[in-house]
Amino acid sequence: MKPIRIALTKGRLEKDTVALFETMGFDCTALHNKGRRLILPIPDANIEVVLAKAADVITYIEHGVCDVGVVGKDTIMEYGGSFFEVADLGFGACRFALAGKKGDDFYAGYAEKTIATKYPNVTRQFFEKKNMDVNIVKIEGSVELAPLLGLADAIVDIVETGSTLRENGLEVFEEVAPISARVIVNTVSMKLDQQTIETLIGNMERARKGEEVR
Ligand SMILES: Nc1ncnc2c1ncn2[C@@H]1O[C@H](COP(=O)(O)OP(=O)(O)OP(=O)(O)O)[C@@H](O)[C@H]1O
Ligand SMILES: O=P(O)(O)OC[C@H]1O[C@H](OP(=O)(O)OP(=O)(O)O)[C@H](O)[C@@H]1O
Repeated sequence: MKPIRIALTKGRLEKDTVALFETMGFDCTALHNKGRRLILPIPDANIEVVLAKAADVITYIEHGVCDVGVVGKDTIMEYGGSFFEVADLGFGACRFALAGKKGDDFYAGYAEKTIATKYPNVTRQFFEKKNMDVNIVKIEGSVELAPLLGLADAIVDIVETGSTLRENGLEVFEEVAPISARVIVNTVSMKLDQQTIETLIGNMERARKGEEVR
């Protein structure tokens, strides 16, 4: 039987996902000793784990070259796509927030505001719901710099502990959306390998809750 391919977001979500697999009794030796290898087997479970950047996880699932993906809700909200979102794993918890310089009244005045973000689609949708026209500037990292340098009135970014905002004299103006790691599944794989995939996801959810896996 061909292995089930799981695309796993490398970086922050990787450790928690591997820990979850170990709770499920999977042998994650290859994932611990990966070196520069990008496709790693979990032999006893007939699974291959593909390590990829967050947005690429969605691309691989949409194109059907991977069956199951673990990706943040932030990436799903920004890139969208055609796949099933089947489970919330709870870890990788953080949130999208609108933030800016401490004490600023963001909604004061009528001038169009400039918002810096790594997530232009999330930002556009957030302000569209408010019927507010904003100028969005795409930034690739350390988005918090933009209001400090005078490039933007505010940012839409991920806030986890709040330290980055606090240590740079910024504060949350408004919550945008909660974020956590989600399991996504290719629509064709879900039909062809329904039983295997449903068992796998059921076991991931049970392991997450500390229940016995089947
Ligand atoms: N403090 C945080 N900052 C960013 N992402 C976080 C944070 N806490 C949890 N996450 C979750 O972890 C996922 C992966 O984050 P990671 O930092 O590994 O990648 P990234 O910052 O999106 O990409 P890269 O650093 O490769 O450009 C995010 O998509 C999000 O769902
Ligand atoms: O609330 P905190 O716990 O401080 O976490 C939030 C910070 O973490 C993320 O940045 P990351 O470390 O991914 O770096 P980047 O800005 O270069 O993407 C995010 O973009 C914030 O800057």
